[in-house]
Amino acid sequence: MNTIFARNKKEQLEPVRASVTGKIPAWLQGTLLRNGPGMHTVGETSYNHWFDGLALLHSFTIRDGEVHYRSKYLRSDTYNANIEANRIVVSEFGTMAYPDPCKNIFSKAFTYLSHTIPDFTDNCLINIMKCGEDFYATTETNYMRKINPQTLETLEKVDYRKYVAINLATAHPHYDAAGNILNMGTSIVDKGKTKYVMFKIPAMGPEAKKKGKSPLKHTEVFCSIPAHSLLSPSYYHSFGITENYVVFLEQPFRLDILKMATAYVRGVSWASCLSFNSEDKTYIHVVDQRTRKPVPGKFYTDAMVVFHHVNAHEEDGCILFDVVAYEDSSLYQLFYMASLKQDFKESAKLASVPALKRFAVPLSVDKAGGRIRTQYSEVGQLCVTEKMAARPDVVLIRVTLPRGCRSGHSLNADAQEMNEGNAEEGSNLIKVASTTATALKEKDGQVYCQPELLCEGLELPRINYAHNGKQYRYVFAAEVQWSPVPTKIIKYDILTKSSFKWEEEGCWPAEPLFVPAPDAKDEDDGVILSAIVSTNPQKPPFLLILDAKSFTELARAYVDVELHLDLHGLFIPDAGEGARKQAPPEEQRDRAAGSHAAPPT
Ligand SMILES: CC1=C(/C=C/C(C)=C/C=C/C(C)=C/C=O)C(C)(C)CCC1
Ligand SMILES: [Fe+2]
Repeated sequence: MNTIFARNKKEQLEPVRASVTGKIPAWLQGTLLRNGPGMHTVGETSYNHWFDGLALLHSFTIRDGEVHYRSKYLRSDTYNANIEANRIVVSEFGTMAYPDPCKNIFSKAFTYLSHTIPDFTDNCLINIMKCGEDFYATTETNYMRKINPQTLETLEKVDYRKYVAINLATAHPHYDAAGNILNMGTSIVDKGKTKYVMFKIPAMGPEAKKKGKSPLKHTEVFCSIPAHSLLSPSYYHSFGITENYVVFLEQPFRLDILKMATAYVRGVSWASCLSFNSEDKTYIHVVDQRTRKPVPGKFYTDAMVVFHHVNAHEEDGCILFDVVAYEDSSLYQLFYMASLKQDFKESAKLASVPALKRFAVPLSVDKAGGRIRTQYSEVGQLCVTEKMAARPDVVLIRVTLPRGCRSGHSLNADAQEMNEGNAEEGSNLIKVASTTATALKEKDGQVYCQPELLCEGLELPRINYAHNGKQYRYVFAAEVQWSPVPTKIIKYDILTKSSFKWEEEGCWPAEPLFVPAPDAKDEDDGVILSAIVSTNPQKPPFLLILDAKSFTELARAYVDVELHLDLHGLFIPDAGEGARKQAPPEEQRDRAAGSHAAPPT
């Protein structure tokens, strides 16, 4: 494992041509662009956690059956400061860095203070985000780095805080069909409040880009959810969306803000300020994208830790959402470099195996399938705002106030009672044939959701993104068993509960990314791309290309370089076939960089 996780990877600055075996589909034209930690030691200093490593961008450009590989470290401010000092001088998730020991007491005191509200790192190592014509390397702090997807050069440093009041943001944004971004982040103790902020960044076409406008300037908050706790907001890595809703899990894996503010002087890392409480609940928040308001109702499930949402969709008046869930936060523990260096088979057994679970949340708590809303005035007349009257899901009813009944709350309570009257305590509110997930109504009106277990041992899930937010059938993922290192690629069929697998001795696959075929009819018409790290010195690493339907190997492109196990990325399809052929080479290159195709897969 040492070779996979611990050794610094060399950059491959010039594109190197891969040796291809098999046949790459003629329609597959574009660049697989991925991100992940590539440097784990600087000089004599080492990072403690795999998620601290310096971001190494790499790409496989597939063109007319040929594959070229290149990689380049993100030249973040963090990277530059570390290299210049020849040691780790900027703190990361699991590693707190200290200034030059010989600095005088004043600069030390100042540094201590500046760490109270830390200026987080811009070591953007987790994912790549497509924003209109632009591409960004992302992590979970407030910083992103714009990059050139073709040359992998690092461009501007972008601070989310200039556009939206957040201190943290996920590296897993969603995209709508037009490529507009929907992401969320956490605003920590801002004006006395800590909240989860959902926001949209419009994808700008080439014309806006020509005027030098940045899509980020048009970032728009569309919903904020107050955190249950001011000083220990949930840590979350991703969230789900359906066509009309957003699903956010406020899980009991919390960042202790006071601990974070004193971590520096206490000589501990920010990771040590994260804690999981198995006695707590996981609150399920559902936000209606049309009203921009949380759906009323208190939905919760048992304590769990989710990093990756897989997909979510609306069915029969419910929201079904699929996540890879752990019983505890052991995944984070396992990725400490110390754990990764041990021999997996014995010590580092995954305390809790990741499991694909399906939850169901009822959008209405009555049988009518639509939520009956009541608005009333003193005399009990139904006063309906025109906006409500115009809504298809508003059922107009005339309520006569019972004798002596005060208007106002009591009627509302009665109406509420009527709404939920149909659902007696302890009844299961989920009437969806396709799942055994339940949502039990409790006496205080809370709804306790329990999942259907679909499949164990998978992580780094991807889908055919054209089905994001809709009914879907296939999950492509890396299979992990006794270690967090993926050993296989799996295609799980939710409908038949069966799966296909790809594996090979000494091969460690990265997240499998689905690319749809141009004339796709079925959800799985396309290919799977996965960068395969090899620990067999006789076998160089390679890009694996599988047919997504049969899960058989179409081709592989060997590259004799040091390939790092990466985290996430996206595929940038070349601009349209015809356009590509006519455009002159340099424009082809530029256009390929900012191809206007649908949102990233
Ligand atoms: C630096 C830093 C952070 C970085 C977190 C990272 C880098 C998380 C990576 C998670 C991954 C890769 C999960 C994979 O499933 C926090 C905790 C947001 C806040 C404190 C400062
Ligand atoms: Fe992730």
